[in-house]
This record gives sequence, structure tokens and C-alpha cells, in this order.
Amino acid sequence: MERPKIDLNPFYEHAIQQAEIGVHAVDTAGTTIIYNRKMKQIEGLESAELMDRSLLELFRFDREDSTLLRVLQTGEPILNVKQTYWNRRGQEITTINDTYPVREREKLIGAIELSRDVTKLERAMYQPLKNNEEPVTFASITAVSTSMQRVVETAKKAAIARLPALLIGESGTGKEFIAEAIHQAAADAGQFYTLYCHSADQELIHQLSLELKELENGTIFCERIDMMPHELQSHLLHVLENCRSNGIYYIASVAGDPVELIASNRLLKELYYFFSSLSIQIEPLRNRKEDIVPFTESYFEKHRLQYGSAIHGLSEEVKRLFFLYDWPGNLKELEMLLDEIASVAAADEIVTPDLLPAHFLQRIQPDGGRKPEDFVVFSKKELIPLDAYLQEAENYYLQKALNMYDGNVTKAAEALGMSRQNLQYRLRKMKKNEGQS
Ligand SMILES: Nc1ncnc2c1ncn2[C@@H]1O[C@H](COP(=O)(O)OP(=O)(O)OP(=O)(O)O)[C@@H](O)[C@H]1O
Repeated sequence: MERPKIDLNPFYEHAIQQAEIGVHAVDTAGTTIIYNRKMKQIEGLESAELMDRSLLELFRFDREDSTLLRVLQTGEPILNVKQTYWNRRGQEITTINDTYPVREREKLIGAIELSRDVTKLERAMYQPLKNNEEPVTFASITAVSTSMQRVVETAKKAAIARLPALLIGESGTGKEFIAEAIHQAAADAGQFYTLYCHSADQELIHQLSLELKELENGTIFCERIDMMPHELQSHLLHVLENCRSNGIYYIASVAGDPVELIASNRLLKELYYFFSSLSIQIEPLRNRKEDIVPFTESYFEKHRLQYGSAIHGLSEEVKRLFFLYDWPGNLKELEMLLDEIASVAAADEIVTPDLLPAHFLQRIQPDGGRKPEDFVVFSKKELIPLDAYLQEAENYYLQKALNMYDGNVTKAAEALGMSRQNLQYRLRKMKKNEGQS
């Protein structure tokens, strides 16, 4: 007997909504027709925001060039594309996407994107100095400048007092590094846990609450609490307040002035109070350039021990270039540059300018090497594609604005009439393009 035909659509719909992979489909006009729960979580968007709005309009400022649009234009699939961007809630997200054209009887009727969220994996993999697995102690911290010496002194007091502490400093200034040194200073330090708040969700905080119940001693480091949406911040506060135990030590970090963060609704006042028994402010590297050379020396010393390389130090010219540069990514940026240099210079003893990567040399030119007259076109031969021209003009303008505000992204963004996340995203894209050129 033949089985009655059943409508499979409700099953497909259920599978799509429940899948742990983001699904976003559009028709040929770019209008969203499928947008599942996981995609909503990845993008930090509400489905209502997507309805009846063109893809182009919606994603113009929020994502790298939309792969869905490109697939609609070319009719070809685009596979395994890794994208890192800030979603609507200001969370940094990394996904790997496969985007396919959808056809019905040869005719293109739309495109579908499948996104795997690899944010947590990315975060776990990027731990540069941890690759030698040595615990971070106060002795591992480079602190030659007066301001860094003061940081270490206060951090040592924090380690003795074991009062909740708040580390304040731009990205890459070493907040997590210092948190770990504070943790290691205790005789019975126990485990060091980092909660990466930018990728935290209800589930992760719930897991933390379960672990806290079991934990007798250890440190909970809540990294960048200002990156979490408000409701998650209250949830975290609730969990921490209910698990206060003598053996557990609490540290958190933020990337800007907490008063400003509270005023702009990015930091919950009560969560700030929880951690602020002791505040430690870490200066950006551009305000303590005395730390640059000692940091490179200790980096090379570790490199020699670990990899048997010959590198001993920087030539006078490279030192001068390093001093001229403002290091917007702070020690993390310097460390990544040294990783790059060390990988090509293992046999050299001294790092000379010819060993510096091209993207770095380009960056240390004033105004990124671009002057207003570069944008004047005299002959047909000088014409370049409009997109490339606009990109150059944008890079020049953003760099100018940042210089005018001494690298302060919040203030430059305000002057440019855009959100901080939008400017950060554009700067990141600019850096990435420079890296590829
Ligand atoms: N004073 C220092 N001495 C030695 N190494 C440092 C110092 N500060 C930072 N570093 C190095 O820079 C890297 C980046 O620092 P870290 O991740 O702690 O920065 P962060 O302020 O927590 O950044 P983010 O806010 O982006 O997470 C560390 O892995 C560490 O190797």
C-alpha cells in the first residue's frame, strides 16, 4: 500500500530553525526570506529588523562585502570564507561561511548562506605568549616606564589584598597578562578562568555559575565586561554575588574610562561597583615608549631559548622607527609584529629595516603615506577603479581623524558621525587590506 504523501515543509522549517548553523537566504532582489535562530544570535539582529529591507541597505555598514550579494551577482558559490566583524550588539564575531546560488529549473531564484560560528575557537587559539605554556608571573611583565612600574606595584598589592580588581586599558595593553600575574602570586592560586565576555551568552554564564559552585579556590577573570549586552551584565552580576566565596578571586577588565562607559550605557553601574574595590589603569604603549625596546629584548630572549634562533635585538634605525610609531594595538600589535619578524629572521642577530614587513613600513609613513595631492588625477592612465579610489580616500580621511584625536577612537568616531564599532570595523578592514597588499 502506498504511504500517504506528507508535507515536508514543516520538518524543513523546524530543522532550519533549530540548526546550530546560521542560515540566511535571500531572493534575487536581496530580500530576506529565511533567517534562522542561530543567524540571529550570530548577527545580534532581530528578525523584525530584516523584514522588507534590502540586504544592501541593511549590511552596508555592518559587514564586510556581502557574500550573498556577490553570489547573486555572479551566480557562483563562494565557499569557506572567514569573516570577522562587529555585530549589531558590538560583539566581535568570527564565522566561516559557505554561500550558494539557488536555482529553479536553471533560473537563479536567490542565494543562501550557511555560517559556522567559530568565535570561541578563534579566541582560544589566539594566545601568543602562552604557546610556551609558562605561567605568567610578575617577573614576566615588562615594566620599565614609571607608569608600568606603578601598575605592577598596585597589582602586587591587589594580589595580597585579594579584593576584586578592575583593570582599565586599551586593547592589547596587557590586562589579561596582568590578571594572570596577580592570580599566580597567591600561594594556593588554584585555576585561572577567563570569561571572554564578548562571546559570552546565557549558556556560558550558566555554566560559570555551576563551576563556581564546585570551586574552592581560583581566579575568575571577566575579560572586557563592557562588551556584554546589559541584560547579560546583570545576569553575570547576579551569578557572582551569589557565589561569593573566600577562596575565589574576581578580576575584570574594561577598555575605556568606566565613568564614560556607564554614562553611555555600555557598563552596568552595579557590575562596575562589584569589581572596583581596586582599579588599575594601564597606559597605552604610545604613552610609555620606554617599554618598547625592553619588551623586544625579552621577546627575543624567549625566542632564542624556545626556537634556538640567533636574534638578539633591533638595529638603531629600527628602534627609531618603533619609537616614531604610535602602536594603536599596543603590546599585542608589537608582539604580533615580532612574531612576523622572527619567522623570517631566525638566522639574523640584529633586526634591520629590511626585515620589517611592508605593511608596517607603510603604516609608519606620516598619514599612511597618502597626501591630498595623491588624490588629484592628471591623466587617463592614472585612473583607478572607483572602489579602490574611494577606499584610499576613506583610509586617508579616517587616519587623519584619528591623528587629530590622538588615536582616541571614540572621539574620532563622534567627529565622523559614526558609531565607535563602525569606525573600529573600518580601521580593522583597512589594516587587513594593508596586510594583503
Ligand atoms: N607589560 C607586558 N609585559 C610583557 N608582555 C606583555 C605586557 N603587556 C602585554 N604583553 C603581551 O601582550 C599580549 C596581549 O596582552 P593581553 O591579551 O593581556 O592584552 P589585553 O589588554 O587583555 O587585550 P584585549 O583587551 O584585546 O583582550 C600578551 O599576550 C602578552 O604577551
